Amino acid sequence: MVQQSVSIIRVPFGLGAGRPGSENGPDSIMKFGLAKKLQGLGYDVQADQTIRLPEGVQSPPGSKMKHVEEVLAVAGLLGEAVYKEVSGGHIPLVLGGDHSIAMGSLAGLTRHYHHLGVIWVDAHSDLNTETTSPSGNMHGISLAVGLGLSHIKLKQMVEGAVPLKPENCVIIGARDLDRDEKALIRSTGLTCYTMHEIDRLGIEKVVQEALQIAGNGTDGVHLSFDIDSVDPIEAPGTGTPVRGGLSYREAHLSLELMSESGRITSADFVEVNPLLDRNNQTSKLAVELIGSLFGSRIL
Ligand SMILES: NC(=[NH2+])NCCC[C@H](N)C(=O)O
Ligand SMILES: [Mn+2]
Ligand SMILES: [Mn+2]
Repeated sequence: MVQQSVSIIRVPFGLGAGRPGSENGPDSIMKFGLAKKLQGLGYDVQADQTIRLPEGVQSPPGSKMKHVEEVLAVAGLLGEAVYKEVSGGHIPLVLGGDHSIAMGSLAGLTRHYHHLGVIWVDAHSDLNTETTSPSGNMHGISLAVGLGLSHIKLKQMVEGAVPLKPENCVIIGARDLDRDEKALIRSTGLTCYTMHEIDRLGIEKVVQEALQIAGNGTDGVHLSFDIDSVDPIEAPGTGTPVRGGLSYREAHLSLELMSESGRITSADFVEVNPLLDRNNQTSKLAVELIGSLFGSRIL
């Protein structure tokens, strides 16, 4: 059997968030033994790539959305790197950074997979646009950009990138949606399992359905995992915590089921903010959760 190969890409970028600190996420996650963990699970691990904001890129002051130029520059570089890894047969594992970097992952991935399914695990839906955003923070618009609903397009970041189809996109864990995001979910027909549905159906059923939806007719499935999906009791180190989130076991079980399905072809883990963390609890949790996605089991 050919050994599966994972390419870890660090993106120490936090300007898409409203508060600093998520730029320290990648190094913190690595420090708690991610590469060793994946090697222990039998993967060939490449961990030497870091995408940095090029010097001199700076958005002009005074526009509603903050740091657009910086976000686009990082997304372009990340997109190229992700494209290179997937087209070379490696599994890209992108460590953020704030969730705006997912635009780069999606741009690179959709150049390779023309029918990409996406599972977006998040307390939020990140479906604002530059028109509806209440905060001006770019991490709140990344899924909308992926779906082609913003003036900002994936193909500006990577040539040949294409928008996602709402029928293959699923949000899991939502509990803090802005008014216009709710309207968009209804009108686009993308599937959103809020915490209410998770409470009622159980996380197992939700994740199985999500895998069906994201996998239906697609040639790849990307997991974009925002650590704020997990309850702040377990994951306090994040910039926009919202109570009532996934329990420790619900989070792990989600990733175990995704692993078992064999359908996930790439992943982002974002919004770990070591400055806001308690005893590095959130970074350590991220390492564990990534382990579950890559096949770590209790027994
Ligand atoms: N990736 C995140 N943590 N996003 C939080 C977004 C919060 C809010 N909906 C906004 O647009 O600003
Ligand atoms: Mn998010
Ligand atoms: Mn979030």
